[in-house]
Amino acid sequence: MTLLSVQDLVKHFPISGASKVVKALNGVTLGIERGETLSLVGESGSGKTTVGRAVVGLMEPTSGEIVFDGKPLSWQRNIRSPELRGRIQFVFQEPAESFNPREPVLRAIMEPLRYLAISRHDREVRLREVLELIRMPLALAQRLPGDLSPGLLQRAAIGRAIITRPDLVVLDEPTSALDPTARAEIVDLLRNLQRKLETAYLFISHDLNTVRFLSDRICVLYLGSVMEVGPAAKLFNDPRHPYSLGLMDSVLLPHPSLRTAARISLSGEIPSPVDLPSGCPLASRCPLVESACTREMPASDYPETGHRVHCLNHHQRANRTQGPDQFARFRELSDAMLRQGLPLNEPA
Ligand SMILES: Nc1ncnc2c1ncn2[C@@H]1O[C@H](COP(=O)(O)OP(=O)(O)OP(=O)(O)O)[C@@H](O)[C@H]1O
Repeated sequence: MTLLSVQDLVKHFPISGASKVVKALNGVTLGIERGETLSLVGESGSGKTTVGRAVVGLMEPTSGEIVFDGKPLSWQRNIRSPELRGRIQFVFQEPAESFNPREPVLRAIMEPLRYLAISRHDREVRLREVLELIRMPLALAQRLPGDLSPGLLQRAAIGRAIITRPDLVVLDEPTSALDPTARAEIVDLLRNLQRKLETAYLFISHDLNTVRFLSDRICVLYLGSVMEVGPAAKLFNDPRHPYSLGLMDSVLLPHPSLRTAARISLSGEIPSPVDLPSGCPLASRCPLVESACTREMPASDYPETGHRVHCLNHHQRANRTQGPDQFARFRELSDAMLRQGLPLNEPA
């Protein structure tokens, strides 16, 4: 059975003193299986953190449903219950901000155990287990957060998240505040922990290189809508949505300045989440746009294979069995799209 199912999630943030709202999520549907990693990727403002916060009960959605282990989560009724807090844990970007600077790290690691009815002895056993899993000596855990490097603190935050043996951990940009060495260590740790504990991860990240190492499946968000979701290998090797193509290609370009330029070249004007156009939110930036794209948000293609592509153009073309190779055409158009923003003197 699917561990977590998010159905048609909508979140509109009111703007104080105005009648309009920020449309952060506009009908997000995704699922996470037991023990797998689903990565949420997309540009800044696409709604990744808002999905994560809704799943851990830190933000009440405007509408939609979140079903965890077969039971609907209700913000009013059960999402903040001790049982669910133990089963769904989270790790945020800034390790230093999630620790009390005046308390030993150890106390913070043990804090979620208060959601569980276990004896003092068992708490001690759990702590020792977790310290071993995160490879942190007790003496280090007894120090204050300010004595630990960001990498060590993030390890402690991961220890705190797994101490209740959760089924799901939401990781929101857990490596982006770290230097490359610490980042690699955290990625390695997360992979090892998942192998041992079979915990599922909802991994939120801008960093597609890290995403590539950790993901079983990837969900691409843009302006609060799912563009494409499918197996990681599929998304990296053969993405189908023009937006995924641009995003994935940007990470494959070798030159750092090209990488940045590639991401920027996806733009045109990004619509405001306050005044979203009807239809596909990418329409104003998409090289494949057709008039129908501005009228409706396309239903998904290939749902039976676990691969969904919300692109009307692609959907129509997929139904025509003959014709030129679709991927080649998308690729060609994407290349053109990527080139748009590049200065002429950059190496191609
Ligand atoms: N509390 C809030 N009040 C108003 N608008 C908000 C609030 N939180 C988020 N938003 C808006 O919702 C949209 C989605 O934000 P969110 O933080 O989920 O995106 P994100 O993809 O995680 O971005 P980033 O990668 O920069 O963290 C953005 O337009 C953001 O400005």
